[in-house]
This record gives sequence, structure tokens and C-alpha cells, in this order.
Amino acid sequence: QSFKVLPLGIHGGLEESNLSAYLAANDTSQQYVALDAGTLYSGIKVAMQNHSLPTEAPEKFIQNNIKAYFISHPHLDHVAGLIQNSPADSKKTIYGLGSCIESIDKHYFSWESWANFSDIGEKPKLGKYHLDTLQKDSSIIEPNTGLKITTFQLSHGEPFKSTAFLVTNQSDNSILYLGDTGADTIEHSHSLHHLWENIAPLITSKKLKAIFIEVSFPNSQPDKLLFGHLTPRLLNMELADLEELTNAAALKNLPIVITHIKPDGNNPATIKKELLNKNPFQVKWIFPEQGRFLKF
Ligand SMILES: Nc1ncnc2c1ncn2[C@@H]1O[C@@H]2COP(=O)(O)O[C@H]2[C@H]1O
Repeated sequence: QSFKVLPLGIHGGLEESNLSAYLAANDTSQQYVALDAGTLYSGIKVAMQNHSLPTEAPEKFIQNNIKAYFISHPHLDHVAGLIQNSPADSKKTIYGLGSCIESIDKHYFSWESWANFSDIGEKPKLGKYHLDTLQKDSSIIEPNTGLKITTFQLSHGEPFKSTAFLVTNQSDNSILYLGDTGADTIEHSHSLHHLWENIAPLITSKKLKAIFIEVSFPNSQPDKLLFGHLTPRLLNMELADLEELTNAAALKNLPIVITHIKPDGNNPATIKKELLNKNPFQVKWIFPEQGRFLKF
């Protein structure tokens, strides 16, 4: 079994109709998990307009085909689509690390900022969403899709946390989706190194089919203004760490999907140029488009 991923939102800011959200499923399935949910409805509408999805009301697709949400961290550009669409959504589970679930409960499903559609927190609890806390370095099976999700903690601007989700299907193939993350050196952390140690064997055995990782800013962004994000240079530094745990041949042609570009000014073109000009491990950079399937 191979994977298909439908990007519903690809940017890391500004364009509120196109913010981090990726639907993942087995190639033959129409039952998706959402990896972040910054934009839902607008991305589904684009996918329907370009015939990537059959035409129906986007809210029907959200109700019937998105089976669970895995949220990397509670920043608005990763949850706004879920909150906005919650009144029309169906019953399902929102998964995240403890700090993420607490924040969603406290800051969004609070009755003050939005109705409490969850099953915890401020009464009355409408109970549409089961808020489920994931443990780092452990796996669950998402019951509606059969996909195994393994959770790793990331650092996103000390002391804030984010999450990487390793999605594994019944054929033991995987894709890795990282939420926002800074580089270990800048974050004074070992989170990425720990993640690389865990996935290195999957790369050498060719079981890891793609990595989704952020590059928010171009190389000109000063370290003190990174706010827990990567640049092309820092991503290549992290890939060097991963390469030491695998081997140069293992990274060659590995699809690396670049997420969360902040689209200010010429940044998207600059980031693409910087990545294409410097690709020491000969990975396959992929620049996703809203509403267009990626297959792995
Ligand atoms: N100290 C700061 N000063 C200005 N902007 C910030 C600061 N910290 C975070 N941000 C912005 O807030 C945004 C929250 O989402 P992001 O992490 O994608 O990107 C972050 C930056 O754009």
C-alpha cells in the first residue's frame, strides 16, 4: 500500500485560506486523517474545483471523509480551519500532546472564544470532539483508518512544544509529518536528533516514503527572529545529522515536502531557490500545492 496526501493549506501565515493542513490516507482509501487543520473548507473547495475530489458540499467531505485530527501544536495557523468548521462537523477525535490538548480546550473550546464542542473543560460540554492526549514516543492505531500514528515531541521556540507524527500503514510503509520546529542548535534541544535516531532505520530500509518538514524563512532571517522555525541552511544542517545516522545513499531522492513557508514578499521564490541551489544530500525537494494530491 502506498500513501496519498492532499494538502489543504500549505503556508505558514498571512493567507488565511491556505494554512497548514494535510490529509493523509492509503492510496485506495477515502478515509483520511488530518495532520494539522489550519485550513479545511477552502482547501477542499480548491481540490474540488480542480477535480482532485468529486464535487459535493465541502462540509459533507469534512463530516464523512476526515476521520480524525492530529494537531501538532495549538497555534491558530494549525487549528483555525477545525474551529471554524466545528459547528457543521461530525463526531470525531482530536489528538495531540497534553500541552496542545489543554491549550485547545482552554483557549478555543472555552465558550468565551467558541462553543465548547469538546468533551472536556467548560460546561456545558457539547461532546462532539473527543480530545485525546497522546504520549511522546508512543504509537496508537487510529480506529477508523487503521493507520498507526507514532508521536514525537519537537521544540518550537523555547519553551513551546510541537509534534511530529509518523504515519504507518498496514504494509509497514510510513510518511513523517513535522509540525513547526526550530533546529536543535538554536532551540538548545535534542528533539530533532531524537526523531532522526528513531526514523533512521526506516530510511535505510526504504520504508519511509516522505518527510514533510517546514522551512518558514529564507536564509537571510536572523537567528534571533526565527521564532522556532527553520531556514534552508538549518534544514540542511538537520539533514546532515540524519545522514550521519543513515548514509549518504539512503537520503538520495528521498521526497522532502517543504511546508509552512511564510509567504511575505519574495520569500517563497527565495526559499525555493536556496533549497534547489544547495542540496548536498540530493534529496527530492517537493513544493506542495493546495488541493493537489501527492503520491508516495
Ligand atoms: N517575539 C515575537 N515577535 C514578533 N512576532 C513573533 C514573536 N514570536 C512569534 N511571533 C510570530 O507569531 C507567529 C506564531 O506562529 P508561527 O510560529 O508560525 O510564527 C510566529 C511569528 O510570525
